[in-house]
Amino acid sequence: MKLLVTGGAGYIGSIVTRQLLAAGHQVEILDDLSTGHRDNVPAEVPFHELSIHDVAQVLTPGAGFDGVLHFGAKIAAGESVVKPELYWDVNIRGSLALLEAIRAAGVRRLVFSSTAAVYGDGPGTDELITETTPPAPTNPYGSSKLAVDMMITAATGASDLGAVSLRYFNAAGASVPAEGSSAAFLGERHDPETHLIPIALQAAAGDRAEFLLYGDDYDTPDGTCIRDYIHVEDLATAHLLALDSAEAGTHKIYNLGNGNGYSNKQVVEVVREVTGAKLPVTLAPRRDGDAVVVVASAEKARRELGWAPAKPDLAAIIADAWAFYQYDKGRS
Ligand SMILES: NC(=O)c1ccc[n+]([C@@H]2O[C@H](COP(=O)([O-])OP(=O)(O)OC[C@H]3O[C@@H](n4cnc5c(N)ncnc54)[C@H](O)[C@@H]3O)[C@@H](O)[C@H]2O)c1
Ligand SMILES: O=c1ccn([C@@H]2O[C@H](COP(=O)(O)OP(=O)(O)O[C@H]3O[C@H](CO)[C@@H](O)[C@H](O)[C@H]3O)[C@@H](O)[C@H]2O)c(=O)[nH]1
Repeated sequence: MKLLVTGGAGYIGSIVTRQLLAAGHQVEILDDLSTGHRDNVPAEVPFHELSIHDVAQVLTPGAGFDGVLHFGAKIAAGESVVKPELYWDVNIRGSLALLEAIRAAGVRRLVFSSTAAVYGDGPGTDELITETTPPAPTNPYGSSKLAVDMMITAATGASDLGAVSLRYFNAAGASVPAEGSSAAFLGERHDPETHLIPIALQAAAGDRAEFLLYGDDYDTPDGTCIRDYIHVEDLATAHLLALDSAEAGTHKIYNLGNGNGYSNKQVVEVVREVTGAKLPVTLAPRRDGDAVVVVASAEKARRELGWAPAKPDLAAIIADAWAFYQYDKGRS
């Protein structure tokens, strides 16, 4: 298929692009490089340095795209509490521009990066979050993604578009090239970084004075928030399955996670084990907008898409992130 990947210069989009190319698809990338990196775009991939708001310049009726994978977005839950307008503008207005262009160009397939953040706290500690768990976002980021999911449902009801929303739980890890391979090492390098694992790795490497732990008085066994970490390459494989499963006039929604919850304190402990570093931790106030327990049931993706994560072990996920961190530090 000929595919447009928005946000393809970013962390997850670049790793999905690698798998799409390996599967024989033809890919073009649109990205404004606001958080992405030009060197994440493979040399053979046409690159459009544009905002998602201007996607109609690329996704024209004559361009012949069979599908779009839409990663381009603002992604930080904490920032969204402070700057909600930015999230409405990029995530909602930007996705509306994309849906309009998709309709005008007659594109038939869409895979959208939705998120666990649409569920907020979900049902609580004991139950996993399924796709029928009522959405209840706790921050504007999650609300903006839920709004886009609703827009997509309406778009598929009004046209021949076949869409799949993938609700990722917490993406982590890196795409590590096989020994002797000339493939690029691809991983997470947000600036500023907001995510738990890369920040903990920075602190473990001595590149950050301390790790700030946002709150230890939540209603969880050790008082810290709980998340479900999923390897970015496992996320990527789901996109190829989703693309193939898109059905005209239908919007399918799938959770993607491992179903294992780790508290922030447990993650810090695994980072210490993997890196061998002491990793100083300082307790800080709760971060506004944080959900407490966010753990997936991905049974529906396993059943309907045939998806099966290959690297569910948290230590293995963190080891890949650590390998990428050291590689990236070495080249800069
Ligand atoms: N990282 C996670 O844990 C996680 C979890 C759930 C969902 N998601 C979703 O996955 C997608 C990718 O996330 P990521 O972690 O790779 O983040 P990222 O910041 O690395 O990638 C986002 C990309 O979108 C681009 N972008 C941002 N605003 C744009 C605009 N206005 N026009 C064009 N391009 C724009 C950025 O430059 C970047 O390359 C996002 O939609 C995010 O909401 C991420
Ligand atoms: O320096 C830090 C960074 C994070 N945390 C905590 O770690 C947990 C995870 O935070 P983070 O890594 O920022 O991820 P989330 O806020 O869970 O959001 C991520 O995961 C969501 C899906 O669950 C995605 O939609 C978002 O894009 C992505 O940012 C939260 O309790 C944070 O308060 C800290 O204690 N210290």
